[in-house]
Amino acid sequence: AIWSIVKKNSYPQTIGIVEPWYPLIGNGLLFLGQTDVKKFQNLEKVCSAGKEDLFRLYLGEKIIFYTNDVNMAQKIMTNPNCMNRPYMYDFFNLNKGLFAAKTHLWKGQRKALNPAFNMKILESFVPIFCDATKNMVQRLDAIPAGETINIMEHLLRCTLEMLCATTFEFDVNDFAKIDEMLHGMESFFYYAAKRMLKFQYHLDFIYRWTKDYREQTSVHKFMHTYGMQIYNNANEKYTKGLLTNDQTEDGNNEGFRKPQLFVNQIFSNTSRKFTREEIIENILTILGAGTDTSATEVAYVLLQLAMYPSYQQKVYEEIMKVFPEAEPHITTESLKRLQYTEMVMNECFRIYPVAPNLLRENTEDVTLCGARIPKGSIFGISIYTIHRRKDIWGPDADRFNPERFSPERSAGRHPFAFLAFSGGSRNCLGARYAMISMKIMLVYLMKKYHFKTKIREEDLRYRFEIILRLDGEHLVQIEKR
Ligand code: HEM
Repeated sequence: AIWSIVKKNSYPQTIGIVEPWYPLIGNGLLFLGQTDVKKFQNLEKVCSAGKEDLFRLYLGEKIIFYTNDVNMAQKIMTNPNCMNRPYMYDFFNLNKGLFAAKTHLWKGQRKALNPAFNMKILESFVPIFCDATKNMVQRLDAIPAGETINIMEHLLRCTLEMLCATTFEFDVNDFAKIDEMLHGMESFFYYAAKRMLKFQYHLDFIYRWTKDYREQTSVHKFMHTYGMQIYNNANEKYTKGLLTNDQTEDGNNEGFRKPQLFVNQIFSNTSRKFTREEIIENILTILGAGTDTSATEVAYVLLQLAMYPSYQQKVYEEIMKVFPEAEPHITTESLKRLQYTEMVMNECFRIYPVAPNLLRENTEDVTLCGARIPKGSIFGISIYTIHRRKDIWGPDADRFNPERFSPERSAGRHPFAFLAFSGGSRNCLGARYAMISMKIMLVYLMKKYHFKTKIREEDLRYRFEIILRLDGEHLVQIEKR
């Protein structure tokens, strides 16, 4: 207890401390024994109340240097010495994959994988995105008009289908274990988040005795076995020289003749040789980082449009103007013309950032707010709070208003005020992939259906997780247009 107090007083006043604080448990009372909704609310409350640019949140003895300030966020997220993942990211069990990898591994992997989703490659994915969306629409068509459905279930299956097809040419519709796989995707973030806030579970020898450990291990085993099968298939093709990717573009230099599958790109990468484990963990990382996130964001957009019919009408009209045909001819270029739809999407990502909190670790000492912060410290960036700051977004920051993202109002905004896809060189690798695939989902869904909901914005509550999880379901009614 004395050591706790000494440690607490070893930082200057410029780095405030979250209250109530107690020796040994720190700010643990904000989370221990609380429901997931209360955990989210408590964290959000302390983050919005943080008056200093940087303040300390104590999980037991562990300090997280939190910020809700855009300049501080920029300083941390662009500092090459703050690119590491803290030990809590080991809870994902995928630390040889890009998302959770420590800096020494991450640097080379990221450099090699940055071109994996360039614009030409994304263009080659458009037909896959369209097919997966059409399959979803077919399933929705079978639902009686006016029936209340959880749209998230349908979107998750659709994004999984997209990710599987573009990552390793796999049609999930042929897969008997699709439910296990969907469960695997949702579990990716669930168990890691649960363990993060139960700091007694940070110790492996305690966690190993828990039910969560057994469940997480079983899901991980299932996914890992699956990742191994994908690896073996690709490896066989690779060794026989049968990889299906075009390594060259077609004669007109207009793009690739075939979709450039992620697994094949890793195998044939010339700038870095990936080990077997790295390939498997990156396949699972891309699936994990891409499915639930994109599905959740589209679910929020649809819910929001269902709550605000006038915005839904404007999005519909724009989509019909750009794609009047019954079977839209979609390209990455034509999607750029959906400017109002993009404003609506961005405004939804602002209010509902799928990653409400990010963590980073410094690999060298850094000086911030006049204090030397030793290497190995943890930084937290509260994106949820930054996105709702009244001094940046105006007094109505809590309200939905897509006009905030009009070109005029966006001009001159701080580059770290909007962090839906994070910032700096460790930002989201799949941001453009996500935007294109999500827009395609909206095109087909809006053209075909009118969305309604009984949910009101003021009733929305969130659960503490790595991703912004609605407490309850994204319940909507769909009516054919
Ligand atoms: C709406 C959809 C998405 C959102 C909002 C989103 C958001 C994010 C955020 C905020 C991060 C940074 C995490 C951090 O700094 O700690 C991230 C990382 C990442 N995302 Fe996304 N993401 C989305 C979709 C995707 C998709 C579709 C893919 C893949 C196709 C993807 C792949 C990744 C990867 C690999 C990383 C780790 C990057 C690294 O550590 O270098 N994401 N994403």
